[in-house]
Parts: sequence; C-alpha cells; structure tokens
Amino acid sequence: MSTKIITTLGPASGNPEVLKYFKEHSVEIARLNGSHGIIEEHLRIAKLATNAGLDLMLDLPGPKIRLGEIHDKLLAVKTGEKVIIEKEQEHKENNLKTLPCQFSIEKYTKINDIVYIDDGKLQFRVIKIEKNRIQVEALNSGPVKSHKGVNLPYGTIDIDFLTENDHRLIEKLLPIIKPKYVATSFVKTIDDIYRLKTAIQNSLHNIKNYYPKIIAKIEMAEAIEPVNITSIINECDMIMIARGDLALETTPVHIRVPFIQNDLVQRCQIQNKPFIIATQILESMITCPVPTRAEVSDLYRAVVLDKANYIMLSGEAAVGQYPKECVTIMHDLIQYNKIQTVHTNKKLKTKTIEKKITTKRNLSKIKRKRI
Ligand SMILES: Nc1ncnc2c1ncn2[C@@H]1O[C@H](COP(=O)(O)OP(=O)(O)OP(=O)(O)O)[C@@H](O)[C@H]1O
Ligand SMILES: CC(=O)C(=O)O
Repeated sequence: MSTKIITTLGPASGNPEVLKYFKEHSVEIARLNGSHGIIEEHLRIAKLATNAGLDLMLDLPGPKIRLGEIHDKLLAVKTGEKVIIEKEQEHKENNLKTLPCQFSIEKYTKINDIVYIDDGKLQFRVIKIEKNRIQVEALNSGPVKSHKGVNLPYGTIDIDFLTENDHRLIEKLLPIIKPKYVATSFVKTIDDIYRLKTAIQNSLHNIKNYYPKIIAKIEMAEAIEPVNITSIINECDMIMIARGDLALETTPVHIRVPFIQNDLVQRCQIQNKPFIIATQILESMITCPVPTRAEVSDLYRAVVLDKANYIMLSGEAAVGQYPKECVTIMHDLIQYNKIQTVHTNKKLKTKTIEKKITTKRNLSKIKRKRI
C-alpha cells in the first residue's frame, strides 16, 4: 500500500473546493485538532470533510500545557526582557509583560530551567518561582500568540491524562461526528490508552455498531521507554510519531527526533502496526509556495525509506497560505516513488531474466564441451 496523506483542517482548508482537491490528491484522512476551534466549527468542517469522502480523525489535546488568551492575541518579547508566566485565573497586577497559562507551571520548574513556547520558537530561562507564577528571561525575541504550546523538558509533569477539554470533546463531538479515528496526545503508558477506551465506551453507550480506531501520539520521553512503548503499540490501532512535541519533550532537545523516528518505525514494522509521520514536513510552505530541499528530503525519508502509512500536514493545511500546494508536493512525491519502484522492479526483473539466460547459455556451452 502506498503512503497516504492526513491534512489538519482549519480556516485555510475548511471549504468544499479545497477538500475536493485534497480527496483527489492522496488525502485520505481529515484531522480535527481539538486544541483549536470551537465545537460548532468542528461540526461544520467535519460535515464538509465527510461529504468530500474523507475519513475523520479527532485529535484530543490531552494534558498539553498551553498559553491562554493573550490580550490583543499577540505580544512581542525581546531578548533579555523579563516576563511573567502565570496561571490565567490567578492574575496579579505587576509591571512586567504577562503570559497567561492554562496550568500552574511553577511546580514543574526550577531556577535556570528553559521553558519553550510555540514549538520551541521562543525560549525563556526561569529566574524566579512564586505561587501560581514564574518569572522568566527571554533568550530570544519574537511574537507570542494565544494558545501556543509550552514545553518543560526538564520537569516531570503530572497533569491528569484526560483533561476536562478531552472529556468535553469525547462527550459532545465524538457521538455526533463518529470519526473513524481518535488520536490521543501525551500518552505515557498503556494505562492511558485503557482510560481513553473507557471514556469512549461511556460516551457511546447508546450507539451500536460504531467504535473508533485509536491512534497513540508518541511525544513524551516516558512513552518511548522500552517498558512502555511495546505495550502502547500493541494496544492501539495506529501510532503517530508526533515530532513537534517529541522534539521538546526529549533531551537533548531538537536533535533526538530522527533517532527516535528510526526506532519507532522499526518497532511499528516489527509489531505490524501502521504509523503516521507528523509535523513540520513542509513547515516553510505555511508562507512560501515551494518547499526547502531539506523538507523534500524529510518527505523522501518518510515515504521512500520509512514507508510510512500516512504523512501528516498540520499548520501547513490548517492555517497556511498554500494548503493545496503542500498536498500537491506530497502527492507528486508519492506518485513519483511509485513510478520509480515499478521501474526498479522492471530493471531487476530484466536483470534476473538476463542472468537466467546467461546461466542457461553457459550451461549449454559446458554441456556442448563435454560432448
Ligand atoms: N482549527 C484551527 N483554527 C485556528 N487555528 C488553527 C487550527 N488548527 C491549527 N491552527 C493553528 O495552526 C497551528 C499548527 O497546527 P497544529 O495542528 O500543528 O497545532 P498545534 O498547536 O501545534 O497542536 P498539536 O501539538 O496538537 O499539533 C496551531 O498552533 C494554530 O495556531
Ligand atoms: C502532531 C503533534 O501533536 C505534534 O507533533 O506534537
């Protein structure tokens, strides 16, 4: 089976024309990211995607630490600037810029720890810890936007696996849209998968003949420990190598992802489990109509070397300027690989036939000599 595409839906792709294009160009699954957008919007887009013939994936946010609503949606920070990160309901007047956070994070940090925001695009060093807030120093400049992810690779996070938001999506959205797949974020152990299954069963108690396939998103250091990963792969229907958070939840940050990807691909192949390679495959195409050479090489690795069952577009398809162009690049590489494979197989076949013929000829020569 050749690789298929998953596209995350959002403002850039939630319309019939784009979805039709996706369907015609190797997209099989439409992902609804439960971290963004309201239920009504997910319902609307789910209907459009189903009408376009796509399967649905509901991606549950799990215990991901995110910023809250930033006043005016955006705040600029400068290198060296001191900033407060505080639990959003616990705001205390101060004269520093303040980033609201959905969880209280002071208990997961120590002085000098690095806090990563927005997939690591912004880095801060912890300089002071107080109740419900930390003071940090910006290590680089940039804009901070509402709801971006916060990663603390040096802390042990013990936020409950299924959050209030996950329960709300399981109860309010799942029974209506009946997605073929439910993806679950920040899985650490097999018990998390059991808990998710129980929550889904409870929400579907009145619905017969439907149960979603479960996708475990691998993005935590604990999940890739040998004692956990084998049983997680066994218990779910598909694995997502969720490289965005994985890059920041494993140390040394950023550089371990390709090594872990290699290991997970091998494990999935040995355990005969389909897998998805996700995140930043064509990230630069959020704002540029063509990919970088490095991105095409990453795509080549996923499709040709790893033979991923699915490759996934996130922001590129949800909010990017070129969702159709991204899908076209992926589709074209998949098709090109098919042609190359047929070509190589034909060449191999011809070589084998040639070899057989030469061997036969040599044999008959030997026979003739003997006579
Ligand atoms: N439905 C949506 N509505 C608005 N913005 C969205 C939507 N989906 C995604 N986005 C934007 O695109 C970015 C990238 O999308 P992506 O699905 O990778 O989200 P994410 O925040 O990185 O979360 P996750 O870790 O679950 O992938 C998001 O950070 C968000 O700004
Ligand atoms: C897809 C996702 O959640 C990640 O890469 O972190």
